[in-house]
Amino acid sequence: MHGDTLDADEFTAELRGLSNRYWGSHPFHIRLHSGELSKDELRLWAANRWYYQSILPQKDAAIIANCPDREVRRLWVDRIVYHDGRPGDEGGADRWLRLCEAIGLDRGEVVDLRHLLPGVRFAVDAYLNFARNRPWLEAVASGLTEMFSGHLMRRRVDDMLAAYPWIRPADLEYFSNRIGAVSDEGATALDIVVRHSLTREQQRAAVSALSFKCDVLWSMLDAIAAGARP
Ligand SMILES: O=C(O)c1cc(C(=O)O)c2c(n1)C(=O)C(=O)c1cc(C(=O)O)[nH]c1-2
Repeated sequence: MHGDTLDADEFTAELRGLSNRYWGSHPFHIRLHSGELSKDELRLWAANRWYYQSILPQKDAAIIANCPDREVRRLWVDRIVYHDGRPGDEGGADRWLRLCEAIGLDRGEVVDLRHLLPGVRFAVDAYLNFARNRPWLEAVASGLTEMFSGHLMRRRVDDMLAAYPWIRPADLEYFSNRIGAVSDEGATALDIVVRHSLTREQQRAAVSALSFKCDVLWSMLDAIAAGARP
């Protein structure tokens, strides 16, 4: 390390310092967790979040396409398979659609995006375009919100089961299956970002990538909150 470059602990602390900008504290998530959402609001949330879920494999494929490092590509490719699944093995995307069905949506109306709000489309497209157009290391750093999400998802499963008695544990399998995976992925991504950010400039770029991603997620919920009718 040279000049004003932070050491691994300092850099990690700077990244983790963005946790207060994470969507866990967004008012819409607070309402979701406390059981205040109507069925229509829950449906709008699930149908719009589908768009986020659906672009993740393309986002991860863009990272792989832009990354010359074989080691990183080997670590990254599992994410695509996780969401898309493979023959005989349901993926995260299908688990999300099962959640949509459990709360009263048809698969067709979710997949054809008829409920997609313009603000959510803009935010999610911005995330995908970021991964396509920025250096691969910044795109990896933008995914570090996963560091903050394990705790939130664990709470989400408990809170939703307590707050919405008509939702069964099997309906929330997307989250229960994801909790372990997301924590592992967050740790892997953090390790890659710390090891490959060798200059202060790269470290700053990683922090702003993560900040950008916090804005993406926050904007999604802003749009959903504005579009929802109690
Ligand atoms: O439920 C959540 O709060 C939450 C948050 C995030 C996140 O922080 O980006 C992801 C997920 N879930 C998730 O399920 C997921 O697969 C995922 C992938 C990514 C990413 O940026 O690559 N974030 C997230």
